[in-house]
Amino acid sequence: MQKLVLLRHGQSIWNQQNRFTGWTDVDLTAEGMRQAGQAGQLLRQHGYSFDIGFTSVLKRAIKTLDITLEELDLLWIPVQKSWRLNERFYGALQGLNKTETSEKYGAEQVQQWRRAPQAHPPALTRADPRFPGHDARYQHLTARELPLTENLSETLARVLPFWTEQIIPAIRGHQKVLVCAHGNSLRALVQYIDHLTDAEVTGLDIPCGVPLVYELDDDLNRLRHYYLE
Ligand SMILES: O=C(O)[C@H](O)COP(=O)(O)O
Repeated sequence: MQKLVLLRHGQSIWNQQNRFTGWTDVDLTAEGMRQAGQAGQLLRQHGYSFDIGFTSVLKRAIKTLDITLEELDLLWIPVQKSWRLNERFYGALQGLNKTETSEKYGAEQVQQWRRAPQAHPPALTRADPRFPGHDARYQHLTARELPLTENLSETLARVLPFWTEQIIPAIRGHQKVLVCAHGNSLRALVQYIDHLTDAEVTGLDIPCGVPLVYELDDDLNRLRHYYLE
């Protein structure tokens, strides 16, 4: 049996301000840093250790992973960062307040954009300053890989190559893996690992800063999963 731990970053400034974030690179709040430290303490108390960490190219996840690893005295282990673990790209919603957006478009529409796997938030244009093509960290992406908007299925489609080519080989090599990512990139991954239907993933929420442990058999099928308390 092997264990894999998934961790959503701690509270970010835009989580606190209730704004759509997506690929916007906002920092953790003091509470977010505390949650990350607490995740590390929990993992330590339960005897967890890791050989490799995986995270996105967004500082709320990178810092959460760092703080967690610091609590475990594991800042020295290799960490691989990839845009493929980034949050779902929220298109033209990025930066908007979620409550104000519900008042404007209706709560049902906003809930669809947030949770329904096939719903596309309104798209950005390439001229928009929020388009990731303007950001140095995404210069190596192809035009097709640079999103204007993304639904959860598209998020899963870009997470999966990283899962199968980087994370799965590490687990198969008996490395103990910690993945620190985002609410929706993790929802997409959980949909895949747990074979959830679109209806099931619609009701799935992943809390900030709480380690989610997967126990896997030798064929890497899920045996069970649970949040660490
Ligand atoms: O990108 C965001 O706004 C959040 O990280 C997740 O948003 P959600 O709760 O609307 O999925």
